[in-house]
Amino acid sequence: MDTFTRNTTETILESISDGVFTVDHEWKIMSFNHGAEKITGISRKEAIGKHCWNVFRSNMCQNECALKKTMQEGRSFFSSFTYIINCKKKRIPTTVFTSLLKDENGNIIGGVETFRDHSLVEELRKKLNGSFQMGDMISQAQSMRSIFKILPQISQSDSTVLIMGETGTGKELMAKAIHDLSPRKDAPFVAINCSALPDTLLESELFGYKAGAFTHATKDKPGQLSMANEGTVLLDEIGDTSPSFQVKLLRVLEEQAVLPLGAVKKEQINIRIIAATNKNLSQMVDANIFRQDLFYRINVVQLKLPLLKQRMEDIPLLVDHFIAALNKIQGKFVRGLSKTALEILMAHDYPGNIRELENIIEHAFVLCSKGEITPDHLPSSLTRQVMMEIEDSTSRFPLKAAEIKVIRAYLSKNNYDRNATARDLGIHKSTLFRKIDRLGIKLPKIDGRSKKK
Ligand SMILES: Nc1ncnc2c1ncn2[C@@H]1O[C@H](COP(=O)(O)OP(=O)(O)OP(=O)(O)O)[C@@H](O)[C@H]1O
Repeated sequence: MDTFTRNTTETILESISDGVFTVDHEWKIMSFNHGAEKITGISRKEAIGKHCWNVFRSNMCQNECALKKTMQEGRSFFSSFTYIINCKKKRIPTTVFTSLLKDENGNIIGGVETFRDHSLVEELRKKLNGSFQMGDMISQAQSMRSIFKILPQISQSDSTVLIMGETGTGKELMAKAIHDLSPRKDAPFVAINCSALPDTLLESELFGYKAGAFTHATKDKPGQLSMANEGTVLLDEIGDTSPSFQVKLLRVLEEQAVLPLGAVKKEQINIRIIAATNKNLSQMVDANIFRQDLFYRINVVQLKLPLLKQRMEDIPLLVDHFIAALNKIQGKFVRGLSKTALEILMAHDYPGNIRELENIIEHAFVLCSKGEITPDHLPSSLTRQVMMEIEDSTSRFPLKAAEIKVIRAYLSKNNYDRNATARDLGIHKSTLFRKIDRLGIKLPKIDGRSKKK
C-alpha cells in the first residue's frame, strides 16, 4: 500500500463513529480507532497489545466469538446483537461485523472487527416500550391503552372494581397495578382465589376464626381481610362463589367489618375490594345464580380485558418483555425470535392468553441459551398445529395459500406498515385490507407506522 492510500485509509478510519480494531493471530490488538476509544472508553494506548477479550469483555467472547469464527472459517460474519462492557462497567449494545485481515500478498495476518454502538436505539426502544407499560403490564393495543389511561384515576378512588376477562388475560396483574398506583400501595395486596376453596374454608380463610370455633381451632387466626387492613384485596373468580357466601361477602363490603368464626364482636376493617371473574356475571344474575345486590356492589367500575387474539400486535412486545425478564433472571443472552418463530406465534390462537404465550417463551428458553429462538425451540405441539393449519389450507386451496404467503412476507418485510406493503405489492391499500380480511390473515391491528408515533 502506498503512503497516500495508507494515510487516506487511516483518516477515514479515524473519522467514522463505528469502532474498528484489528488483531493478530494471537488475538492481540494491533490497531484501535477513535470510534473504538469512544465506545469502550479505553484509550488506544491502553488497548494495543492486549488480548481483545480483556478489552471488550463481551458476552460473545466466551461463547460465539464472531472474530474467532472468521479466523477459523475464513469468511466474514455479521452478528446482529451483542453487548460489550465499557470502562465504566456499563453494558453497551452493539452490532459486530468481522472479516479477515490480509497483507499486500494476500496472506492472512489477523482479523478486523467493526462494531456499532446501539445505546441510543436501545434507549429509545425502552422509552417506547415504557409508554406501553402500566405497572408490570405491557400493551400497545388500543383497547388496553384506553384502560391504562384511566387506571391512575381509578387507583386514586376507593371504589370497588370488577375486572372481567378470560383466564390468563392479566386480571391479577391489573389488580396489582391498581393497588400499586393507589394511596394504599404501602399496605398489603392480598389475592384470594375464591374458586379454590369450599364455603366453610373460604369463610375461615377470609374472615378468620377464634380459638374453639371448631375442633382444630386451638388458637385465634386472623382472616385475610383483616390482614390486608388498609390495603387491597383481590377476590379472584368471584363468579364461582355460592349464594350463601355471597350474602356474607356483601355484608362485609357494606359494613367494612368482619365477624371471625366463633367471634361475638365484629372487627372493623378498611380494605379496597377488587373482584375478578372470567364469567358473565350479569347473565348469572339473570339466571339467579349470582346475587344482584352483590353484583351492583362490586360492579362500580368495570374493566374488561381483551383476549390475546384480539390484540395480536402485543405479541412481539410481550415476547421481548418475557425474553428480557428471563435473560435477567437466568443470566442468558437470548436475542429474540427468528422471523419464522414469530410467524408461528402470530398464527396461533392462544386460548390460554398471555399466560400461554409466557409459558411458550419459557419453554423455548430451556432449549435456547443464546442467539435467536427458532421454531425448533418452540413446543412441538404448537409448531405442529400451526404447520398443519398452514399445510391444510395449502393442499386444499393452493392459490389462497400462495396469496397468504406473499402478503405475510411483504407485511413482515415492511414491519406491518400496511400502506408500504400495499405500495410494494402494487395494489391499493383498501384492496390489501380486503384481502387481509378475506384470507383471514391474523396480524397486528396497528401497522408499522402507527407503532412509531
Ligand atoms: N399485559 C401483560 N403484560 C405482561 N405480562 C402479562 C400481561 N398480562 C398478563 N401477563 C402475565 O400473564 C400471566 C397471567 O396473568 P394473570 O395471572 O394476571 O391472569 P389472570 O387473568 O388473573 O388469570 P386467571 O384468570 O387464570 O387467574 C402472568 O404471569 C402475568 O404476569
